Amino acid sequence: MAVDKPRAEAAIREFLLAVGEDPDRPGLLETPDRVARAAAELFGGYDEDPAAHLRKQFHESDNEEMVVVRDIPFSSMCEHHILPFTGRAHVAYIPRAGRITGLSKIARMVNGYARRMQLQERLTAQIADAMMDELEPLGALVVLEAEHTCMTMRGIKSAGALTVSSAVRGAFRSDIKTREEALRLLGLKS
Ligand SMILES: Nc1nc2c(ncn2[C@@H]2O[C@H](COP(=O)(O)OP(=O)(O)OP(=O)(O)O)[C@@H](O)[C@H]2O)c(=O)[nH]1
Ligand SMILES: [Zn+2]
Repeated sequence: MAVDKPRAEAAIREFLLAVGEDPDRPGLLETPDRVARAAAELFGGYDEDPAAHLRKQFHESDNEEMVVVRDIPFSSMCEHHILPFTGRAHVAYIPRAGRITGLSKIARMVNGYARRMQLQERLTAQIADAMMDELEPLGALVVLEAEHTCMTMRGIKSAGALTVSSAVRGAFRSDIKTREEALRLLGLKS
């Protein structure tokens, strides 16, 4: 569902009043409109099926060697505080019979799921599940490293704390050596 812009604008105006601001002062007059437009961008992931990006596939060879895309930048919004968390996603998979997708499609899929109200763990699992469902690979392994502003700017104020989450599917789960190879290629220790 697309963001209801008039409703978002009214809510932001109300929010400005709630925090003791004057929404009619010149500097804030256009803020509800700006925030509503920003929300349409930040929560644009509801308007798409991110997994669909992976449906553009190639069958170039019968290669069943591991593919690793690391350091995909993402920004998402924590559903507990509606504050950003940002970081990098690393995605590894072992294609079945050379069934591969474009590398940019993996990054597009990651960003589609990120542009929603999220939990880091859910985002991690959704990425892994999309890889498994759409490409039917021998395995998929996803690692997300992110800094949550709800933890750094407020509350506990743990500046620099990094949350690392993983989702492990198929051969990466059953075969320790395969998992270790992936973590080595991702530059992460096993
Ligand atoms: N597991 C998980 N927790 C998250 C994520 N984003 C934020 N949180 C946590 O969600 C929790 C919400 O805790 P609550 O006690 O309900 O809320 P709070 O009083 O604002 O908590 P504090 O942050 O401890 O001040 C906090 O511990 C956050 O650090 C996430 O992606 N995954
Ligand atoms: Zn939060």
